[in-house]
Amino acid sequence: MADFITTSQKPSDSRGSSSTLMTETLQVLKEIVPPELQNPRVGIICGSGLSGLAASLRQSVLVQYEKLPGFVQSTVPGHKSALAFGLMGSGAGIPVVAMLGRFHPYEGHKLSSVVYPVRVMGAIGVKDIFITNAAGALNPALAVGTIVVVHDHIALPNLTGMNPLLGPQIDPSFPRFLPISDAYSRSLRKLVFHAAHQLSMNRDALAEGTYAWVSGPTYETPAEGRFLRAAGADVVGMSTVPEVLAAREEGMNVLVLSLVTNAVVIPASYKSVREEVETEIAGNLIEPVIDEKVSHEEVLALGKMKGDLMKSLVAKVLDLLPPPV
Ligand SMILES: O=P(O)(O)O[C@@H]1C[C@H](O)[C@@H](CO)O1
Ligand SMILES: Nc1nc2[nH]cnc2c(=O)[nH]1
Repeated sequence: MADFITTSQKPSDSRGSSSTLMTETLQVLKEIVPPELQNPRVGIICGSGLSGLAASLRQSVLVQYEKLPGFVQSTVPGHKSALAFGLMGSGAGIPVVAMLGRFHPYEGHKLSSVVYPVRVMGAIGVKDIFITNAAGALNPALAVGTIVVVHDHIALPNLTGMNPLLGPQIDPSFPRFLPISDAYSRSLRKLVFHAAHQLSMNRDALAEGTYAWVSGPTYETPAEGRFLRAAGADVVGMSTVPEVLAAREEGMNVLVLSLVTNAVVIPASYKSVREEVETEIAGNLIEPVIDEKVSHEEVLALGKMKGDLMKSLVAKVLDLLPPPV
């Protein structure tokens, strides 16, 4: 599934961004999207259950992924398969393009396909990318419903050979060894807290944290949850990091907002089966083990519940963006 590069792959097809493919994609966009919306300043990626973000776009034009060469289909419930171009924010608004539905490696998509829309955003001039996702809380201080402004990530797949930037460089002007110690724009993160203040958001509704990327599609075992927490992650999810890397390579400023949709089940202590049996044999009452399980339905329901808050926050951040230089 990962894009491991073999010597038989040509540089142009190893990362799915051959210049001919990109030219074809851009041609289709040019035919469908009105000229005034063709070069959006901001790109938005809508996470699970968060496609409603695009409902506030004005003069919006939808382009179905099936019409766009290089785009695959999103197969996950809660993700649509279209790009929305339009204006967002108050006043005249800012031209944005929103991905209504993203691609995840666990769907069987190659990493090059997962990040191709970000490459397209780069090609049409997107400067700032706002990436949203649904995530599970590892940090017990994060309540369900909190929006986490991501300031760092831990990506075990990246460290073990599943990195979207593996392979021949798609553009010789891009750095071969991309530094990502500052991947998450400090100024955009600050804007989110200013926006939250202007919206009179409750202080607890917004937090900062580190996102752990896992491949999915399984959710975490308790031991995996403990492991990621011990490593310093606050939330965990199955997307976002490949998009962040591609966006940084394209030179975009990156903002990531994770909506905590569930708590990752990390029991404080392991309930020993031996002790339980010994208690039963002794004829004593045993405390029932509570079987909590996360489900994608729960994730989507939370997305629906908090969608409006995420929408207002993103729109306010757009209003606060400094004028383009
Ligand atoms: O696309 P995102 O990261 O928002 O979706 C999360 C991760 C999985 O795709 C899904 C699991 O419920 O939600
Ligand atoms: N890996 C992972 N992804 C999620 N997306 C939403 N919730 C979760 C979770 O608990 N774990």
